[in-house]
Amino acid sequence: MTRPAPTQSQFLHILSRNAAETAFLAALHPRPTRVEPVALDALLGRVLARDIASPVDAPPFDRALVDGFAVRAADLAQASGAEPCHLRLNAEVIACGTPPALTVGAGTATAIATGGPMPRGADAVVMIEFTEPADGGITVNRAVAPGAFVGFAGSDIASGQIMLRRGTLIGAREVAMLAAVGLDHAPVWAKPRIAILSTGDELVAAGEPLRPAAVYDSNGPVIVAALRENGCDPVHLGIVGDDATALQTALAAAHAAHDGVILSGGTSKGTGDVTVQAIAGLGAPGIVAHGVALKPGKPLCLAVCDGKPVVVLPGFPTSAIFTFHDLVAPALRLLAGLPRRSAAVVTAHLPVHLPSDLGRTEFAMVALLQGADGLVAHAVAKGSGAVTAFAQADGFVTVPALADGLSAGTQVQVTLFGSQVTAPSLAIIGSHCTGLDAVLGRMDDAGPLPRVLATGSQGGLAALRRRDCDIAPIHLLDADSGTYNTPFLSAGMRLIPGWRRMQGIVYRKGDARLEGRDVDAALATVLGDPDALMVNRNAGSGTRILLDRLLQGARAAGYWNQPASHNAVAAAVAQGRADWGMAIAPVAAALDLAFLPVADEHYDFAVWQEPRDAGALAAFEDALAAAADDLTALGFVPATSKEQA
Ligand SMILES: Nc1nc2c(c(=O)[nH]1)N[C@H]1C(S)=C(S)[C@@H](COP(=O)(O)OP(=O)(O)OC[C@H]3O[C@@H](n4cnc5c(N)ncnc54)[C@H](O)[C@@H]3O)O[C@H]1N2
Ligand code: MOO
Repeated sequence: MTRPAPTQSQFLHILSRNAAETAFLAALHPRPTRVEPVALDALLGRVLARDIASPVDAPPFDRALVDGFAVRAADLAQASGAEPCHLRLNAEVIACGTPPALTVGAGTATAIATGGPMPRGADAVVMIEFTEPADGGITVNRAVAPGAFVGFAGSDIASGQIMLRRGTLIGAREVAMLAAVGLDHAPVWAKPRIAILSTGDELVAAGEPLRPAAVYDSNGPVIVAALRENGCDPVHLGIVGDDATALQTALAAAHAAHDGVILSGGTSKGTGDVTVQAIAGLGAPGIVAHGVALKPGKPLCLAVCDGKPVVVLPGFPTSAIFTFHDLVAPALRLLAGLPRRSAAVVTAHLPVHLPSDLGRTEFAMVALLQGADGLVAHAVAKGSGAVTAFAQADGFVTVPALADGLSAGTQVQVTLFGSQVTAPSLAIIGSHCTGLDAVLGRMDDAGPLPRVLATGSQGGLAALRRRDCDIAPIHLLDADSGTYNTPFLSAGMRLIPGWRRMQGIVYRKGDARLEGRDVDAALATVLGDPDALMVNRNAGSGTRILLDRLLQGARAAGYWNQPASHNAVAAAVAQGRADWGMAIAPVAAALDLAFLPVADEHYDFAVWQEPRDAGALAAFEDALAAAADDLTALGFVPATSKEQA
């Protein structure tokens, strides 16, 4: 495999977001070019490439708009309830689809159905309700105006009239209009065919087994879907390794056969970053921006080669999708002939300080919850490498390049990902546990809409105190009293008992240093062996408090490795990055680790005694009770109120 030497020559010129966009659009001149006829059934979401004139009148003939009688209005000028007029009936009944045969002469009427073609001579329709049968004819007890209840030919759309304009996005209503004038096809802009390539030796396609040190390719599928959302026809070409020759070949072929190419990964400064070099030689003007003062998204690379966009999105999933939506999708929409996407914006306030890097326009993803004084925007800060932040957020806050953060309480504008806010009716903020998923799984689909934000126990309690949430799941050990959770409640709060989770020392099965010993003996052994590496937990977590009590001040090897979840501890031990740590039993079991029980951790739910929505809270408590067996099956011990008391 050929790898170029590491280079420091990349993105020396970081452009501002706007300068990068301007340069890209100036080089690309994005506008749609190819027109294709598309059948009515497949037109939804397409964009008209030409004005559409109606080939016929709609309706095609003058027709009755009510059931009744076609008449000459002048005959009924004097008609009233006191002095009804008598009309003779012509010998035909005009149903829908029946061309009339007889003329309506003076003093006569013809029975007609709604939608029936108006007969010659008649200029109005009188509703059947205002008539009575009489002497082989009818009496009419009110006057009608000329033209009453007649839909004239072409009154909806006249033949030759432009009924849909070029650039119209076709929805169901436009389909109805085309069908009403008999058009079974319409000329629309051909969708730009955009090739997608994911680069990186570490990537594995979804559905395949994961190799050690590999990750699943999420950028490829998300860009495919996002392209489709933006009027393009994505062609997913899969994964290419970090091999310069292979990448060059794949990129050249993709560029030649499609209207544009989107790659992801390999645009930053690593030794494997060969993507950018591969763009050289694809055609002028080439790269117009590499390095944009955006967070996430700094390494974005925008190029135009031979009139086609070639974009390298950053490898980190959040960065990739954000830069796609911010700088790439708008250009592609112009290429597809689509209108600009108008984003809905709402005002919310920040519950806590929102940190930000000075010098880069920063997009902070937020989840919206209903707080005591309006919407609250909680940052969903997971870093650019996260895939889930996007799905958990409702929108984003833009922090200007010249701000180094926004303080708690600041009113911010949130640009929504969707068209409206769906603020949940049951907000749960705090520590996350798989048992909580089991409880929420038992909630009635027709009941309150729950939303969980995992901030840890302390963050949850703080949110509950601010009344930004309804429930705070917590597991906090009070080191002095040795009790869980209760000592941390504020006045006016109560605890809904949740469950207990056995915490213990986890290690790989068969590790002779720990196997067959009790907790004290196992600890003594690992503390005496500098090669026995531990994995610790983050400060402030209940598990860390427990570990520090056990270690009694000892600094075991590995002490400063401090991830923030049980899963990360178990993964470190299972993968051999550490030899022991502390986690809950279900997580240890999932990775087939040995487990030395240490203590029962209490996972409970802090709530206000006077909740803002008692019904929603009751629904949660019902679900909690209903989930008892599910919790037991997961390895938790559901608490009963009696045990807790
Ligand atoms: N010394 C520096 N290092 C980095 C810088 C920098 O300025 N100096 N920039 C950082 C920033 S910001 C970002 S964003 C990332 C982006 O790097 P690349 O675009 O070169 O991406 P890779 O190195 O190939 O991968 C980064 C990361 O993303 C994962 N990845 C890649 N492709 C996919 C995919 N299709 N699906 C899911 N995940 C993917 C990859 O495994 C890596 O974990 O660089 C920083 N570094
Ligand atoms: O700029 Mo990178 O895209 O923040 O992670």
